[in-house]
Amino acid sequence: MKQIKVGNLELSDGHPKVCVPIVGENHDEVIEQAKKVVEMNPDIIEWRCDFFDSVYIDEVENMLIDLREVIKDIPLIFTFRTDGEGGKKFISNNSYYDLNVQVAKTGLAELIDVEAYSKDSIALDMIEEIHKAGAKVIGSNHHFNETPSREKIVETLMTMEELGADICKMAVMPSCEEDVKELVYGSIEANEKMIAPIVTMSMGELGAVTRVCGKTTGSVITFAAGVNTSAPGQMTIKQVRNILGINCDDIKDKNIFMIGFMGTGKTTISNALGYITGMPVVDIDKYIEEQENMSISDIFEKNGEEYFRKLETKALEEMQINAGKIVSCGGGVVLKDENIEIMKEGGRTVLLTAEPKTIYDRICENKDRPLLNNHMTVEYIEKMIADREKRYQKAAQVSIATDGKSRVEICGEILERISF
Ligand SMILES: O=C1C[C@@](O)(C(=O)O)C[C@@H](O)[C@@H]1O
Ligand SMILES: [Mg+2]
Repeated sequence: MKQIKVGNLELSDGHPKVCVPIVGENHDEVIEQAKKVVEMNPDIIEWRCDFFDSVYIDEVENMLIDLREVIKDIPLIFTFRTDGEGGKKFISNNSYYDLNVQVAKTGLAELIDVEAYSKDSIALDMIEEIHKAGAKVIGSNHHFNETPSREKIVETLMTMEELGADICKMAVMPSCEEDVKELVYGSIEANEKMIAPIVTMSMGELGAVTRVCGKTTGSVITFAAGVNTSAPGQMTIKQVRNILGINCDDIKDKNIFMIGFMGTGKTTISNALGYITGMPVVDIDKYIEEQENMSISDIFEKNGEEYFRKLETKALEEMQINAGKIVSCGGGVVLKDENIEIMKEGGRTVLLTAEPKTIYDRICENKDRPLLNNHMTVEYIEKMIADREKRYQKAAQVSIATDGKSRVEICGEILERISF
């Protein structure tokens, strides 16, 4: 990855930088927000000019002069997000071009955000003019309604680089966990193929983990909320820095076994932890399904629970080869002492818990839960948890209640408590 310097800030040094947006609608609001944002001590500030009440270059320039006085030497991104990409205002192509080039010429913004991702656009010329004026370009592309395929993500980022963007950014909206994965793996692939640094994020609460996994994906900037958010899923600068500040290197020597009753979030949290730490993730149920070439439901039906439990123990043992994985376990893994021993000896065990009602809400839609299909009530879940409670406690080295917490919060708690 190419080293890029903006102002005094070295990007792409392995530590994602935190950028906070200013979204004031008039001069006073912009200044007021800028003062508060400076106190948050961000690495970079973005001024979202599409929120501002004027697009005339004189007024924009005057705003920039006053803004610069407040933010001093903190690097600034100038962004006019067009309505077609989730921004606040329509702007003609010509005005968009002029505005970005004129702002670059003022020398008041180190970085100009340019929606540049297709070769026949005016982008090529605009980027050249901005460079001539001495500013750097963030190529950017936003999908507020969908997540394009991994291939498309890689292709788009690479096109930006070809157009001459210094940093290539893409924000997408997930509708399921697979979408988040597409963004994460698309980013990793793009980062391997490109020289220009990338900035990527999957928006909304579902994608929030992608705002703190830059060490894995290579994303060099993460956007955190300022006085207001500028996109869904942004966390506070404190939340983002807390997670980014955790040194994950010390926990990569052993497996992390994620245990807990079904519906406590083992799969989701395991994936999220994998994105943050870069550790590979294995879902024991899926692993067994692949080995047996049969679904868990079918294994239960054809061979019974006892047979399945044996497969589970064997799978746990196999996890010890090349340890350093996050292993998401089936809900019943704690039923055998042998399993508990394998997990505790060879790794760290993390128990996720949730109130029966929370679990009910999370899994009531799901039909592939063999033990619950005919007993889908809160009371039944409560009883099952009570039956297994002692087993879980016996296996758990760390126990985390997940009710009412975001995925990122849960991951943060785990990472803080797991270094033992
Ligand atoms: O492009 C981006 C990223 C963003 O959309 C986000 O999701 O954090 C926020 C915008 O302000 C910024 O211009
Ligand atoms: Mg699961």
